[in-house]
Amino acid sequence: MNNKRIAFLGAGNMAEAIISGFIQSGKLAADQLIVTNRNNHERLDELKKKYGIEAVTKDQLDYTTIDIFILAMKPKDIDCVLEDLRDKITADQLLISVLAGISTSYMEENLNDRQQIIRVMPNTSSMIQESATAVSPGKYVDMEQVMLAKELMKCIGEAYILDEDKMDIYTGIAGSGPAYFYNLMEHVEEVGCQAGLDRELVREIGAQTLYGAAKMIMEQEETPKELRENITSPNGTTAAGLDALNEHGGGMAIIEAVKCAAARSKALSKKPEKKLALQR
Ligand SMILES: NC(=O)C1=CN([C@@H]2O[C@H](COP(=O)(O)OP(=O)(O)OC[C@H]3O[C@@H](n4cnc5c(N)ncnc54)[C@H](O)[C@@H]3O)[C@@H](O)[C@H]2O)C=CC1
Ligand SMILES: O=C(O)[C@@H]1CCC=N1
Repeated sequence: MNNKRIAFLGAGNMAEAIISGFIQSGKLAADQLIVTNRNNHERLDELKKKYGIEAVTKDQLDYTTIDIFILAMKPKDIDCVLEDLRDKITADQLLISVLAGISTSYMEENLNDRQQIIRVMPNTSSMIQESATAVSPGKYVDMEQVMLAKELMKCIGEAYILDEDKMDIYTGIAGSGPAYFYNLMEHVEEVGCQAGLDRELVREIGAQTLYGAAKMIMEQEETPKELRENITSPNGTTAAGLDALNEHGGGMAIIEAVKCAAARSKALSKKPEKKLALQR
């Protein structure tokens, strides 16, 4: 891993979160990383300054010097990128895609014969090395590359090898997941403020409560159900709160959120038969 040159195609939120996690891990040096975008020089300068990495536009990149490309643009931009990459890379250069919905088979069909591709789904907690990242190998990738990709993803948190047919639901749970908890916290903050608590204080209290609950799930043997029951005294405050939560569709709302995010991931997917017009 420490002799690989890694180029990010895309310099947005997700690229930055991964770069930040990589650097913090201490397992990758800044001079191994290069970030690119189409032509937003201001953003490139910002990342260069913040992380000490190389930052160039995609047309300035020397593609032949790169071992691993991390695709980090929006799914809608994938076709342009594949067309662009086809003539610039070889099949043994590894592509790691973070794009929601875009299948390895679609990318394989539209790149070199037997292109090494791995699809991953991290989340923005990569920024602090706390992502939960799925890793799904493409058809032509060898085990050594899969292990390398997993090791890379472990620099930004936990990593799990997953069959690609589970990627949509994984995206609904873990890729989008932090947003549900942030949204929950926005509401907690609001109700706390309405009751007269200081906003900064209620934010801290809410976050500590969420963090403590997550840590309990990870460190104690009890299931979430048992942990919930341990807090819930008959006729007590928690029972009153949970009753209201359920009356207002709390549990169902989370189920629907995950299902809808997964459905959106599926809808973003492109089928291999949709080969690009410029395919050689
Ligand atoms: N934001 C998130 O929480 C997560 C995002 N993802 C995936 O990560 C990808 C990026 O998402 P964000 O960073 O949020 O988007 P963003 O909009 O912040 O960043 C996209 C970047 O791609 C660049 N770009 C566009 N076309 C390009 C090209 N042809 N060559 C090089 N760079 C190009 C843009 O200039 C921009 O820097 C998406 O595909 C998304 O599905 C995956 C997991 C979590
Ligand atoms: O909202 C999105 O489409 C991306 C994918 C997972 C998280 N953010």
